[in-house]
Amino acid sequence: MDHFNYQNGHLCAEDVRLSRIAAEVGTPVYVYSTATLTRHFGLFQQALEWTPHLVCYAVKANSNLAILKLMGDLGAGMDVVSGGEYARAKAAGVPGERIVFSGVGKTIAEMRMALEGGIRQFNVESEAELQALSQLADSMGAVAPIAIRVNPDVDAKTHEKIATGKSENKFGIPIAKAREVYAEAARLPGLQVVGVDMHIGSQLTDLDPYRQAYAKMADLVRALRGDGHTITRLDMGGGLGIPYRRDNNAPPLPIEYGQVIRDAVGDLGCEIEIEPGRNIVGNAGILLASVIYLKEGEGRDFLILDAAMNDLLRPAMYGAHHDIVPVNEPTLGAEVSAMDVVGPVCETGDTFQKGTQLPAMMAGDLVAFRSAGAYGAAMASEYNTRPLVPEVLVSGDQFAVIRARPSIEEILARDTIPEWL
Ligand SMILES: Cc1ncc(COP(=O)(O)O)c(C=O)c1O
Ligand SMILES: N[C@@H](CCCC[NH3+])C(=O)O
Repeated sequence: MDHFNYQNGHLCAEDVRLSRIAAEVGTPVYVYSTATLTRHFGLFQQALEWTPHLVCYAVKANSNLAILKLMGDLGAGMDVVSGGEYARAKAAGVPGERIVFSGVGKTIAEMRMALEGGIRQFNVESEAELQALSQLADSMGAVAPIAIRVNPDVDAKTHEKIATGKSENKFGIPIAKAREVYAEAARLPGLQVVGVDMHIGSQLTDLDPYRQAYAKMADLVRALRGDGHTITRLDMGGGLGIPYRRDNNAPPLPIEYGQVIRDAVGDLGCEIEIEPGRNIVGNAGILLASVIYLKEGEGRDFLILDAAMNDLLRPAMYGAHHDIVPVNEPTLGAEVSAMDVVGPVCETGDTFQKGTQLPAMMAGDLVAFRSAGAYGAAMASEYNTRPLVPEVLVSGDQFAVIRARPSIEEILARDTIPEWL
């Protein structure tokens, strides 16, 4: 359930008409619902009610400071993967003790930043990183709390570009090597082993891969304890999928996912961390766009929008589907026709959908891309020197611009022409 519904023929975000936001902020623009974000975070809290836990929102899914502040105020921790994301989490008021640092390529500067600013744990992904972190922490007279990300070699049954838990993926250390690497970690100065971490992929629509991975994790925890390690925390990763099509079978719910965790590791007495991103913010956001032109092609019609692949990359990058709906509610029985929905960018890949059934549209009409809150604005760029798409947060009948659209002058001012040119 989300909070983007038609009211009296107008598509609204909570109680704000999207047409009002378009008129005041312009399009394209991302619009998020506070109520949906709050509700989704609550579902994960509820799913882990049975255990001490921390829901660490995956900042990469949507890293706007206002969203992070909202999450942090609700009690969320944060999963960050760069110094930039770490700085965002801190700027949003989230204390270091609630921030976990993931990622295969943390630099010394990034690790230093986290050690200085406070960190709950580093999820270490290689032996080389283990050595580097140990050396750094030791030289700072600090102790870095760590979990090691273990790659369980499980097929997450998702898009190949976002599956992370197979042995051929770059993530984590092979589970067969885990005991050896934990032994090494225990010998190194500057580190304190606190837990085990896994993340097997994104947009998982089946709980079985989780079951398989977490069963391996439980066995590993028992073996590590047998080896003398103190394991008090388990980071189960993120990845629970969302429905991208309204007519589709919905993926499992957070509560069912929580039960899978409980069944697998509930008896180990560990504090549980999870890192959901998409499931919290995906269906809490839409991308609002305007029709620029209608164009008759050979055997097909094109609906040309002012949103493009640089604003919402997922269709071009993963062949992903986002429902596209008119902001003016079509009248019952209105005639529809097939259109290819495209953006203005100079690439054929700048196609959002082919043969979409839409009612008659005119230049200036508004459409909304549903389920666009996650990996939408976060992956946007200024390709074709199109200003970075702005973001708006709605709460009840009020809304605020949480990232303004840069002016062309601001964009140009970021470049410098060397004096010798
Ligand atoms: C380490 C880590 N944690 C959490 C996430 C969040 O994933 P999702 O947005 O699918 O929940 C990701 C991205 O897949 C990730 O790489
Ligand atoms: N960017 C991807 C998800 C990547 C998850 C990264 N951990 C998507 O839009 O589906």
